[in-house]
Amino acid sequence: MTQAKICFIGAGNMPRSIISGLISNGYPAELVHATNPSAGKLDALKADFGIQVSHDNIVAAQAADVIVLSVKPQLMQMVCEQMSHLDLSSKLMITIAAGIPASRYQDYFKQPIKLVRTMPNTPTQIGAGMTGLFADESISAANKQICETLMQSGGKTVWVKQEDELNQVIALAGSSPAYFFLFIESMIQHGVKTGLDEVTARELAQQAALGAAQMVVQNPQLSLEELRTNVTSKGGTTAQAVETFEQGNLRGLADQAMTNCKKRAEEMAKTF
Ligand SMILES: NC(=O)C1=CN([C@@H]2O[C@H](COP(=O)(O)OP(=O)(O)OC[C@H]3O[C@@H](n4cnc5c(N)ncnc54)[C@H](O)[C@@H]3O)[C@@H](O)[C@H]2O)C=CC1
Ligand SMILES: O=C(O)[C@@H]1CCC=N1
Repeated sequence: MTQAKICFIGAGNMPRSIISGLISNGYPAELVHATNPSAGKLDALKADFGIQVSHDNIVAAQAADVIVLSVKPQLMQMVCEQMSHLDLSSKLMITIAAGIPASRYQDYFKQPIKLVRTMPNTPTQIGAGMTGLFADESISAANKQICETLMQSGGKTVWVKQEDELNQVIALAGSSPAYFFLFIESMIQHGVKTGLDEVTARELAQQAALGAAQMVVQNPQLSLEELRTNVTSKGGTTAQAVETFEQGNLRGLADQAMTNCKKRAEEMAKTF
């Protein structure tokens, strides 16, 4: 793995997070290549991480051992088809795209390929990522290990047995940082509306979120309900807030949001 040349085709937000994790873990920058049509994005990647950059997907893919397909699902077919004249038989392909089934890539590339599907999330950028991985039985243990090591440079990984479980990974981990950002954003908005300055409101909300998440992680023996109950004094302030969330059916809303998240992944699987 330490000698593998890794190329990110379409280096936007998510690859940036993975590259950040890789480089801060000591992966040699000269072995990491990123492509993007945007000169600004490439300049920033080069300046921040010292990696190789270019506009040319084909040349970059040709030189790589591991190709991380990172464009938006809508562009995936076009980008893969542009590379389909290359002999890809020796390459390990990793896709981070939501929705698109593994089998579809063989059609895009017009040849058999070795492909692992992954679903990372942006906290990978700070080593706190969570990535789901899926490989069928044709992928060797050595290639699975390469993929796992790559993704573990940014956090935790979990292999799923069935490909459609990746949609669960999207709902629970790939998309979910946005749910928490929205919640913290709403808390800050309340703080500001009621007279705090934004910096103070953010400091209060973010530290509470961080502390709560760390308590969940560090107390696996306690249920979430117990952790919540420990904050909630009978007849006290928290009870009023929690009751308001329950009356507003926060649980039902979370359920609906995650169902819709998965539905969109299923639609994307049919569309792209
Ligand atoms: N952002 C996230 O939290 C996550 C994203 N993903 C997946 O990662 C993929 C990328 O998402 P983001 O990084 O968020 O999107 P993004 O929009 O930040 O990055 C995509 C990049 O592809 C570039 N691009 C466009 N056409 C190209 C071409 N022909 N060749 C090379 N590059 C091209 C764009 O300039 C853009 O910078 C998507 O497939 C998404 O499903 C997966 C997990 C989490
Ligand atoms: O919103 C999206 O489609 C991608 C996949 C998971 C996070 N971002």
